[in-house]
Amino acid sequence: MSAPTLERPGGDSPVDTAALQEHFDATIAAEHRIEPRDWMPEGYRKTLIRQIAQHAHSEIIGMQPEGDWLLAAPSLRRKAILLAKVQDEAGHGMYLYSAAETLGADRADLTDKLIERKQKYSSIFNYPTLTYADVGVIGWLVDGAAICNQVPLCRSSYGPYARAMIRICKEESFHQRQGYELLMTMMRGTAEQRAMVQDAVDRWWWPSLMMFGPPDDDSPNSAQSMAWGIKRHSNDELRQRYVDMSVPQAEFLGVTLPDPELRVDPETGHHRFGTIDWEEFKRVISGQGPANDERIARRRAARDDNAWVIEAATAYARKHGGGRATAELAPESAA
Ligand SMILES: CC(C)(COP(=O)(O)OP(=O)(O)OC[C@H]1O[C@@H](n2cnc3c(N)ncnc32)[C@H](O)[C@@H]1OP(=O)(O)O)[C@@H](O)C(=O)NCCC(=O)NCCSC(=O)Cc1ccccc1
Repeated sequence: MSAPTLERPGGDSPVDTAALQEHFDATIAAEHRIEPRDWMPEGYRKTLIRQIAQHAHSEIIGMQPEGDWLLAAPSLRRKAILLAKVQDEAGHGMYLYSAAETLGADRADLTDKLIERKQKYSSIFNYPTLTYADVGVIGWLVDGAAICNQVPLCRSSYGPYARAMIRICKEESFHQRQGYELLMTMMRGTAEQRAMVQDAVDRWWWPSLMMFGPPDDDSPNSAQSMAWGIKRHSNDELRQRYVDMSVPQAEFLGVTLPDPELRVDPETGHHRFGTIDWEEFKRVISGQGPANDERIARRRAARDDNAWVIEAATAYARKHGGGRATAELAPESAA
């Protein structure tokens, strides 16, 4: 629900920043939404642009690991499913860039910052996809983690971001199910197929836990983002929820999660798990993961190779009465 708008002071009237801040604080406290027209503190705007841009970049870069398998899908059915999923990811990226634009960000500028490595994207997409089982495990574990992280963001305090999340989560749910269904099929197959699934789980489990971000005592942005209602839960809370959710799914599937310390804590009922390799996480987010260079190089090539489409569309729009030509007219090709 949106709060009643406090008119921005117009003309020469002095800006009463204290009153604007008070109204903003009251809106957040009442769990109402902040909308693009509303006054907001500069830190709130910057934090949102940072998080939404990283999220958008993750969706766009996230097309690559699975996109690699589009031409090698084992059947027409699998290919159609994968194609739909990768296209959804492009759509999520576009949707999120639009949300960032409502805060005054420029889409082309955000893309440039990604390519110049001035903005991050999720660590998870810097790992290679070695077999088709990886497609299933990305759906199950990576989309599963994305859902766990993003469902609470449907209640984020910034209206356009929260609304984008509702649609995105519905599609992520399909992504997760198609992955789990693919893995169930493989687990009913040959011993070699089962071994492929287990190998993929072994490689993706720990990186998927890293998707939730650093531990709470080493998460510089969490406290302020939670106070502003941008984030609704801490990184560790969501990671715990994810582990608790995934363990029974792994058992049903018949795979072993690669953590000898994983066990239920009888007092809390939650699963305790082993120590995450935070050094690996830091290496990956600083650009030294297994596939960082490849991911950025492909994104750079897609931007440069498609520049003519944007130029042509902009020229056409100008000629035909000022319609707006934007980057979504150019395919954000993963290839
Ligand atoms: C939880 C967190 C990711 C991080 O919390 P914050 O409060 O923002 O930060 P915090 O202080 O805890 O961290 C300190 C620094 O570390 C950075 N960092 C942390 N974690 C990571 C990481 N894992 N990877 C890289 N960097 C990370 C963080 O940005 C910050 O850096 P900065 O200060 O900017 O230099 C939050 O931004 C969020 O919920 N985002 C929205 C969800 C979202 O973006 N989802 C993306 C996946 S979408 C998907 O998977 C769909 C899909 C599926 C399959 C195929 C294709 C697509």
